Amino acid sequence: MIAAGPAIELVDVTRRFVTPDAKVMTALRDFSMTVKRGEFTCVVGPTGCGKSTTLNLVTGLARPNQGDVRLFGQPVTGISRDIGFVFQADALFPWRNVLDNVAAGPMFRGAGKAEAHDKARDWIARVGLSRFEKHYPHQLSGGMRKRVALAQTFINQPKILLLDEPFSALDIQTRTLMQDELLDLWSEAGASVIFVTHDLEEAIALADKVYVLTAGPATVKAVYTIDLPRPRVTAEIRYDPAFIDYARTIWGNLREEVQRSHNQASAAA
Ligand SMILES: Nc1ncnc2c1ncn2[C@@H]1O[C@H](COP(=O)(O)OP(=O)(O)OP(=O)(O)O)[C@@H](O)[C@H]1O
Repeated sequence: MIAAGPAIELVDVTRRFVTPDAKVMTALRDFSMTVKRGEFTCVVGPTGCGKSTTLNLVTGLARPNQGDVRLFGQPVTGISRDIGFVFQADALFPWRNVLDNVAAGPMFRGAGKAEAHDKARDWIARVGLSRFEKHYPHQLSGGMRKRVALAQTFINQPKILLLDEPFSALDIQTRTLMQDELLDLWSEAGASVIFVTHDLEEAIALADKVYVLTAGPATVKAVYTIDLPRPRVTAEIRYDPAFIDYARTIWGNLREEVQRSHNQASAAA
């Protein structure tokens, strides 16, 4: 991949789907987004508006019907090895222990077992799970499994990191810890991030920029630059008056779309 231009660009993208009853529905319309190198971008919007579709376009799993998707200035032509993902559901191999789960990426990329295990031990230590490297996923808590997922992703040193509601299944305390963990790993790795969430406070706590999407078909309603100091402790920054101002302003904008989406769903029912 040639390193020129912003990390991620979607320019006037439209993406349509054919529904099971053979109608054409537009998921994204005239959608533009730019993520600079090393920037942490969060995307919020009403349920079903098109957030995951945006990520699929960045991965190359979905193609735009119109418009361009570029990574580092180059059109997306297929699935890139420079992209790491973390989803809401665990993507761990249930039959592999923690060490082998985390070592899977380097081994897939051609590293020998000893080298991959050495690297994996280092990442497992970084996420505080050294005592658990022989455990299998079903023997871990939800938060521990997320830590394994983060180690499994960061070990591949992705230039671009896509996260789709990664922490939404966790309890609130674990969630806050994982947000801090993610910020630590990101600030060291310098990856460019798109993080999709339903939780506006999570978005503000993490992001450099928050994109608010409209009810479907999704387009960008507003972009907010979050000028809060880093490093951030997510549980504490929520009490910062500037944070509260951002939350109030952005929620005012998002609420209209949530209401519109609700009305659309009621009308369709
Ligand atoms: N492969 C597909 N075929 C048909 N329709 C699809 C397909 N993928 C997504 N859609 C539709 O596109 C719209 C946007 O879906 P998407 O999953 O991107 O929304 P989302 O904002 O991520 O949803 P949520 O907030 O519930 O996670 C939805 O109406 C969905 O039903």
